[in-house]
Amino acid sequence: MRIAIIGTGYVGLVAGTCFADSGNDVTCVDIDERKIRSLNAGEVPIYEPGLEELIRKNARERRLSFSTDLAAAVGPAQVVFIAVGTPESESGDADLRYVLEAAAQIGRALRQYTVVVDKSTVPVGTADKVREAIAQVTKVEFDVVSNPEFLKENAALEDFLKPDRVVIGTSSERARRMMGELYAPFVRTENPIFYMDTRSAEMTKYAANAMLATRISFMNDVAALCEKVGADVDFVRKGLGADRRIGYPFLFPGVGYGGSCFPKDVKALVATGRESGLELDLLRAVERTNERQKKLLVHKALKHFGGSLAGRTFGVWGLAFKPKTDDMREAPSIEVIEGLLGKGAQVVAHDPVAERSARRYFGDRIRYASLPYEALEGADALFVVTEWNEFRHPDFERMKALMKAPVIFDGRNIYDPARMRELGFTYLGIGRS
Ligand SMILES: NC(=O)C1=CN([C@@H]2O[C@H](COP(=O)(O)OP(=O)(O)OC[C@H]3O[C@@H](n4cnc5c(N)ncnc54)[C@H](O)[C@@H]3O)[C@@H](O)[C@H]2O)C=CC1
Ligand SMILES: O=C(O)[C@H]1O[C@H](OP(=O)(O)OP(=O)(O)OC[C@H]2O[C@@H](n3ccc(=O)[nH]c3=O)[C@H](O)[C@@H]2O)[C@H](O)[C@@H](O)[C@@H]1O
Repeated sequence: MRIAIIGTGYVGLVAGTCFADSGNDVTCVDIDERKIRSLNAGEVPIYEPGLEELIRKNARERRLSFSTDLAAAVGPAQVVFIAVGTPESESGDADLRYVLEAAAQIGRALRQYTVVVDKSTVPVGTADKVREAIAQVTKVEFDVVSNPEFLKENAALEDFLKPDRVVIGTSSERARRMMGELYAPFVRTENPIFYMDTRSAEMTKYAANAMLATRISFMNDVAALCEKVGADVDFVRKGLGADRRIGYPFLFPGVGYGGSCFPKDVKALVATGRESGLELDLLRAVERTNERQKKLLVHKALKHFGGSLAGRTFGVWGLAFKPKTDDMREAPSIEVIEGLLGKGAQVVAHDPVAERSARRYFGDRIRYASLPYEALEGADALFVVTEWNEFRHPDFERMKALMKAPVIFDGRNIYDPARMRELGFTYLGIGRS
């Protein structure tokens, strides 16, 4: 099939590459000329394991190209995906500006029957707005489909190529057939494509993210209580997850959830509720817990250092919002580092890949260490903020020798408290005493 993808960010680039890899002819479009120029030069603007190789392979075999010319890409396409950003607006709901602009541009470029697919995360009812925006500017026949995306950054290819499920919202039999054909190479189990109406598809996406965020905040609340009553949340997590009705995924307490989606999508769902006259109290509490959690490490540090951090130097391991990505959007490290700087401390941070993105947030207000141990020289304490694998088994003796004091604030519970104490560290994790 001939496909155009509008918006070449995390989702558009991954979807476009995976569709090309299953034999389709794909053009990824973006308004950001620099991004398209660098993709055409073989450089991938984001860090996502395995993506660069797959892009190169499909570009070399001429199934995948990149362009700023939306009309030229949309004209001959049978399926056009909208994968532009839907950031948070000032009132907390999703800003649909980019989606509706893209829809109008697509409408003007249509040449024959086309399936226009909304892949961006959008509030219930947006498919109708997209349909209107297109219908206003064209007489060509088209259908609008809602096809939310569930991939996770750092496992994006795996998630896209082997999805737990594909959700397709449409009332058109013709569009349903084409979408089924397009996704057939990625679905191997019995029922992984769920066909439904557009509103239910749009809602499914928000409900999924809100449920996952709820699990995390729930565990962060359990962790806070564990600390108060002298339990260890890591034992509790294991005991909970073994119940098949609960399951293990997304039960890790930590420094709060970040990233480009959970924070904005929980807010957007609360806003949708409010617009419909419904206060979603549970989700508001999920957000409140997350805000508290992002501040937790700095509170622990203040308590440990007797109320003042002024003049102290801290090492930070991990800047990205999660491991194996360079994405800093809503990363908990921002709140932790701003909190430390705000209290007059100095910060030396190391992240295996996110330094360049982090510079956009912190500039020269912190120092960047190119190796983990460099962040520890003369440090009053280490903050573990992102659980990169390379931080799991460091040389603890070397760390002690480098640090001014052997103190670790472990925001991801990657170390064993008893062993850390044996090794002579003061260890402060999340939800364990
Ligand atoms: N990042 C993720 O892991 C996931 C994101 N989503 C959703 O997918 C959507 C896209 O997210 P990301 O890929 O992270 O966004 P992104 O910000 O990385 O990329 C969006 C791209 O769209 C481009 N764009 C905006 N207007 C355009 C137009 N009119 N024509 C062409 N290009 C245009 C921007 O220049 C940008 O490069 C959002 O709604 C997000 O909530 C869904 C699942 C996973
Ligand atoms: O809509 C989206 O954009 C995507 O949002 C999340 O994916 P992502 O944000 O890439 O990353 P996650 O692995 O979900 O992690 C999000 C945040 O939660 C935190 N987290 C995750 C799991 C956990 O147990 N505990 C925890 O604190 C992570 O550290 C991270 O800060 C969802 O997992 C995807 O299914 C969804 O498609």
